[in-house]
Amino acid sequence: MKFKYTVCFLKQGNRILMLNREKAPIMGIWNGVGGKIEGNESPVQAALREVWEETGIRLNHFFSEGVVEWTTSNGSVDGIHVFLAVLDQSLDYPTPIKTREGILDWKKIDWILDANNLGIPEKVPHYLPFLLNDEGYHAFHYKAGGIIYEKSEDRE
Ligand SMILES: Nc1nc2c([nH]c(=O)n2[C@H]2C[C@H](O)[C@@H](COP(=O)(O)OP(=O)(O)OP(=O)(O)O)O2)c(=O)[nH]1
Repeated sequence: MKFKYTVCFLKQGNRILMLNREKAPIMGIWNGVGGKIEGNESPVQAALREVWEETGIRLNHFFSEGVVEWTTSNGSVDGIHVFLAVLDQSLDYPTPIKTREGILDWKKIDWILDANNLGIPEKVPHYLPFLLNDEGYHAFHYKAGGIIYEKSEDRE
């Protein structure tokens, strides 16, 4: 199934480039960069474009990707396309940077995944470890209570 939004995590060593969001949805929260898929774009094309627009970083592929689905309160299924890229250590990208979308800054992976961190989207600590550990495509279904199951489902 194809959903409307992408989220991209750019990793360099033990840190990830995160965006403290200026706008709704999830205003004020630290998330990966991303946005709406436009026109006929594939999720990957949209993700590469959003990374370029929001960070100025040109990527040509992702290390891992996936889809995170959940059932909404009215019973329909919604979801987002998620991506992880590994940046070369030689890339020098000083932060913080204030942009129209919010504040970009490097955050330690341990900080992002800390169980006491209220500043990141609730699903991130559940799916990000899979993207970090395993190359390729992943599919997740998020259930209330906070568990994401990895499904053995092929990309459409
Ligand atoms: N709509 C929505 N977006 C979500 C959820 N969880 C989550 O990480 N996101 C991410 C996906 C996108 O990276 C971002 C929302 O997109 P956005 O506000 O940056 O993009 P937009 O296309 O509406 O705005 P723009 O890029 O055209 O300025 O939040 C969610 O539950 N709903």
